Amino acid sequence: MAELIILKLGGSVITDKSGECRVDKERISSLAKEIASRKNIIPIIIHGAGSCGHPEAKEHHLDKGLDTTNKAGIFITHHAVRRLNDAVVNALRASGVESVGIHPLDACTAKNGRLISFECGPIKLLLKHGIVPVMHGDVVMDEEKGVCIVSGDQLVSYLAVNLHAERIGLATDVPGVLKDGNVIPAINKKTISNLEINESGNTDVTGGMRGKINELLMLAEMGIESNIFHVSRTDDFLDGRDHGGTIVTKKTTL
Ligand SMILES: Nc1ncnc2c1ncn2[C@@H]1O[C@H](COP(=O)(O)OP(=O)(O)OP(=O)(O)O)[C@@H](O)[C@H]1O
Ligand SMILES: C=C(C)CCOP(=O)(O)O
Repeated sequence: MAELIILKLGGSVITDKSGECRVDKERISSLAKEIASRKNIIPIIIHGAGSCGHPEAKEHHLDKGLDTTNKAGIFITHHAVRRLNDAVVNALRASGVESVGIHPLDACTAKNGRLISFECGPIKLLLKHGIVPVMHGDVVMDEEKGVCIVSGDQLVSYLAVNLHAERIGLATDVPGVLKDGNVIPAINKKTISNLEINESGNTDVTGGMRGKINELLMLAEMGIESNIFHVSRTDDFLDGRDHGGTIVTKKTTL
């Protein structure tokens, strides 16, 4: 039986996150080929924004909510990440994976930065027909703040619960969660409190590695484990092998 897998492609791996929006087409194409070559998985792809969304969201302070000065930021930020989404969908389709972009701005509502609804009906039907949905961190309308930024990481946890994903993996530009330069093989709510997690070195309005871990720990508390690994180990994750990264878990004996 094919496994339902959520794979998040970090913005740090599909764009050059150090400057203005630059899509890494070569990386995206090679990831698309890896996904295409696996016949035993049903992938749900989520990607981050990297340099195609974070700088725009920061410039228009969308993470702080909507005011009279930043309405244009909604279009500008959404447009940037939507173009990145097109690049991911195009690469998957060029590799033979029929896929389609789903945009949270159109499908979601948030309250105080947290998703309160996501219309999953179309995603379930796409999956049923063997078409891969490709979602992304996005600007989302918010009942309290007017607008907020929902990270791809928040989408990972929301969809993992609502679509009952069997395995969850997040490919990043680091080999896992690091302590003194070494990968920590597993983390839970307790062990993370002793760890120094810094924000991303690049522009990031969703909390970088700290935001990612917080999101995945909430998921772990619901009994759903997830995996953070270097993008070069994506094939290992897809095949269910050791990926050399970090497992985020509820287990207390690590
Ligand atoms: N203890 C830590 N272990 C690993 N990475 C860390 C740690 N502290 C900070 N980081 C930073 O977190 C970054 C990865 O988080 P980031 O949010 O940039 O990844 P991403 O998910 O690929 O990006 P995006 O949010 O754009 O999708 C690394 O590049 C690293 O600089
Ligand atoms: C900045 C935007 C538009 C989305 C952020 O998503 P992330 O890169 O997964 O944190």
